[in-house]
Amino acid sequence: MRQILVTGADGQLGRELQRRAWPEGWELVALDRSALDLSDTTAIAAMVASRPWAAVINAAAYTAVDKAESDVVTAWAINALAPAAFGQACAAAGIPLVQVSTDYVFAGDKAGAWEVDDPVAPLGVYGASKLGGELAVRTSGARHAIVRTAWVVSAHGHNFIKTMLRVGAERGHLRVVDDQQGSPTSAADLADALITIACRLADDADDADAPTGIFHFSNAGAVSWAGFAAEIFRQSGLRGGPTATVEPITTADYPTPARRPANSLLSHDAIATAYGIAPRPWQAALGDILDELIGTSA
Ligand SMILES: NC(=O)C1=CN([C@@H]2O[C@H](COP(=O)(O)OP(=O)(O)OC[C@H]3O[C@@H](n4cnc5c(N)ncnc54)[C@H](OP(=O)(O)O)[C@@H]3O)[C@@H](O)[C@H]2O)C=CC1
Ligand SMILES: Cc1cn([C@H]2C[C@H](O)[C@@H](COP(=O)(O)OP(=O)(O)O[C@H]3O[C@@H](C)C(=O)[C@@H](O)[C@H]3O)O2)c(=O)[nH]c1=O
Ligand SMILES: [Mg+2]
Repeated sequence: MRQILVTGADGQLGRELQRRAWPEGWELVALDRSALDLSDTTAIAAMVASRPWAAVINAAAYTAVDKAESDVVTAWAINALAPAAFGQACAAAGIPLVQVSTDYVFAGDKAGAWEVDDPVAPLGVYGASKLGGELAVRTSGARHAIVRTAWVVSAHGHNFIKTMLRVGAERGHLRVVDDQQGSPTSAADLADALITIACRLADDADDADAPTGIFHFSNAGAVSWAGFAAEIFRQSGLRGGPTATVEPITTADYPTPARRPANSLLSHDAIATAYGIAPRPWQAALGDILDELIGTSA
């Protein structure tokens, strides 16, 4: 069995990586915070050196976007220094590193979808710290893929779908920003893409011809948060789940500590060309998550 080390076992992505069918011959070893605390860079180095891992997928992160604005050092420790430690250790071990990053590295001031080599300019601490992680991995000497994703949702953990269903059931009416657009991403679909990439990178260790660098993955299609909320309640209603009315508002009407990009759309060109990955529409991915949360539609 070839073993792949995965961090963030209790997170949305970490859970889906554990639930997906891995190809024959591959085994996932998923570590939660108690097994590997990412604030301990010495422990990261020791863990990477402890076994002949085939690859590392770093799925853990400090993801509290607003809290990061006032918890800067922790955000940078987890999102930048920990990836730096993984990069250094993976380079020393000669194994590939898959680092997950975010649309929030972009300022959001572009009309079309962001390409992998577009200029980065994070608006807040979370995005800046994730960019720090990208740069640390890129300069570590480890063979790597940095996979930026956006608006990650699943049946588990904290995410926008679960917040909408909970608050919608309580109040029946929500105000949601309509001037930030992006593409929701199923953690399960993201996990499948990462498995493809990690196995290719590990397989090609000898001739090193698997594509490396930065890639973007989200589900397909563009929507605002308000449009996403409306579709969540439409599909929830079809399944007998909570429904609510959604009032579209502007970002200015919904003040938050962190600024967020107005346009988070990610181009899939790089991941399609390099890995042949073509994501499905976000509405279909949402349906699978609601099937799990509520039950299948009649
Ligand atoms: N969620 C989103 O909308 C987006 C996420 N991303 C990126 O995707 C990746 C996966 O995100 P997602 O699964 O949604 O995130 P979650 O917030 O669901 O999970 C993050 C995990 O990281 C773990 N973690 C945090 N700090 C530490 C630490 N000090 N030591 C060990 N583990 C730690 C958490 O552990 P614990 O459970 O113990 O708190 C948690 O299980 C991350 O890189 C994130 O930046 C990118 C774009 C959008
Ligand atoms: C709950 C709520 C949120 N909003 C707004 C706030 C925000 O602009 C948007 C989404 O809210 P969230 O709290 O999910 O946003 P946020 O935590 O910023 O989500 C981000 O998380 C990080 C980890 C990422 O990497 C990003 O891709 C993105 O998914 O909706 C409303 O307008 N009304 C509401 O009732
Ligand atoms: Mg935990």
